[in-house]
Amino acid sequence: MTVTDLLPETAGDASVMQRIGVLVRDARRHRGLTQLQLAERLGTSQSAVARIEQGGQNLTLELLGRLSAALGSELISVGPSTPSGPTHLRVTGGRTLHGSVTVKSSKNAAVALLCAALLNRGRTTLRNLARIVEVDRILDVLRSIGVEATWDAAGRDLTLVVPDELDLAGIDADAARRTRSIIMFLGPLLHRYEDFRLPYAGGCDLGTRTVEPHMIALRPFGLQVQAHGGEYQATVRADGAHDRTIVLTERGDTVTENALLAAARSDSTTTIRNASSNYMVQDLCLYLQRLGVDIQGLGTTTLVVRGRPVLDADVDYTISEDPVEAMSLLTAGIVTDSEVTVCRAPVEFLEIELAVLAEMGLRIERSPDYLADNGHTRLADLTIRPSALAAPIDKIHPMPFPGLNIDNLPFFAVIAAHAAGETLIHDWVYDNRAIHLSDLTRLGANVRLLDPHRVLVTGPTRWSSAEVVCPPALRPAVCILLAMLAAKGTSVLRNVDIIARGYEHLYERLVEMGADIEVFHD
Ligand SMILES: CC(=O)N[C@H]1[C@@H](OP(=O)(O)OP(=O)(O)OC[C@H]2O[C@@H](n3ccc(=O)[nH]c3=O)[C@H](O)[C@@H]2O)O[C@H](CO)[C@@H](O)[C@@H]1O
Ligand SMILES: C=C(OP(=O)(O)O)C(=O)O
Repeated sequence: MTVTDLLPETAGDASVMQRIGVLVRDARRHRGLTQLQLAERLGTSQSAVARIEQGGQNLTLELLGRLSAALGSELISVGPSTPSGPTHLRVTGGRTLHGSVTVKSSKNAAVALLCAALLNRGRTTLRNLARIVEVDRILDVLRSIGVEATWDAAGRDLTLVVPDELDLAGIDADAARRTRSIIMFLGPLLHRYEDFRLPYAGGCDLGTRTVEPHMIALRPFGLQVQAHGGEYQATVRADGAHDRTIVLTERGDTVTENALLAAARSDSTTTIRNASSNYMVQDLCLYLQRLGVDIQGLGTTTLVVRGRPVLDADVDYTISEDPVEAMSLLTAGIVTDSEVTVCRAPVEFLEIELAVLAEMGLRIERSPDYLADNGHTRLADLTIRPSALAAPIDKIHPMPFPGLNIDNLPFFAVIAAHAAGETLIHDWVYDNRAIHLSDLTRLGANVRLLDPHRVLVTGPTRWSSAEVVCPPALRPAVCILLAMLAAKGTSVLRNVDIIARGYEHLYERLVEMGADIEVFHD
């Protein structure tokens, strides 16, 4: 059957082929594939792909199916309307995974660097940027205020050019309210305007996350903020250049980043104490250094920043790999008892996680360390093998870097359910995140919520399939998906759109490793 059979009213219309060709080209670029790479996936030639994209190739339903699978996107739908509404997954679990998977660059550094680009009068090119919804939201906001943001032909590298005047009145408030990272506009903007307004920060439902630490960090730069009518109303009364010491009351990641962003254009020395030294902060420091900002203390909890009032440099920067994505992919292998290799894992930011897993009995082979493209972060390829896991003796809890990453903690609940014995998981950080982990009980896990911050997990689990509505939080949502990979039979995970906020093509990459995941819409 050809595509024209599917669209009888347009039978014989060459423009249908052309429209599908454009769809294919856009989906290919969105996936960051060249025509040759797509051709290899399809088992055809580059010239055939070129013909398809130009609308000059007769398309069979079989070829459309293969194109959709290779591009990870549904190109056409048979039926009255194209898919809309929430996305769901049908997961047939109990299959082992195999092969290797490469970790992508981090969401959290991406959002910090997108905000940091506002400081630069020159061109900023962020290479190999993760194609995730969180990036799109910040990009929508940046574009709405006049920033020029252009993807390269392969859709991997993003170039940003900031105009002399921003159109803050035109801000895309809807996109801004869906991300917490909008708060990191405060640091760069306080050097540009004496009075400005920003929509409230949003994000996942993880309980109370106030912005007070940001106010404490930015007040020494003369910033005052009133929250009113869904907006932050900011006023800046600079009191001249003088050295400052800022003591952060919380060692938070984005608050450290905001202080760095404010300090970067200050014509004086700023000392930030109790700074986070986490991965996204390090990526931000490395970018700012390339912009000409003098930062001492990278990787420590005291950062000394000698700023420059004008930052004007053409900078290319490649963000390092995401430790949380690496942990997610390791967890997929662990709970399915698979032998898989996770390539380019940022082991520098996974040392405690790997040590805990080794204590639990996981067999891990680690390549020699090598450097990420940012020239700084230590990476390694990690091969894990099916192992009999036992619960750790002590509780598992997060700590600021170099402790176990709070965003990696939820994955330990799935791993603990897979291990023999009782594991206490203590999330002292978030009010609401551990609560979502009790959804694992739907799949047969013994997860007892002792209080909003502590869960007691007793394994091993005989995972069973179920239908679950995705929790409204990114990491717990992925945890449920990973548990479904372990559960024999077919599970359904409903409303998974939140996962795209932080993961690029997660399902497709798991499918390439042997998972059986089908995306569907109502
Ligand atoms: C875009 C980005 O980079 N997001 C990360 C960043 O968010 P972000 O920096 O926004 O994190 P928050 O400032 O909201 O802190 C998260 C929670 O931890 C608490 N807290 C934090 C530090 C501290 O020393 N004491 C303390 O109690 C806060 O009160 C809050 O409840 O850091 C979080 C905590 O690592 C991560 O989960 C997020 O993925
Ligand atoms: C909590 C997270 O991120 P954000 O700060 O973007 O909500 C996360 O990445 O798990």
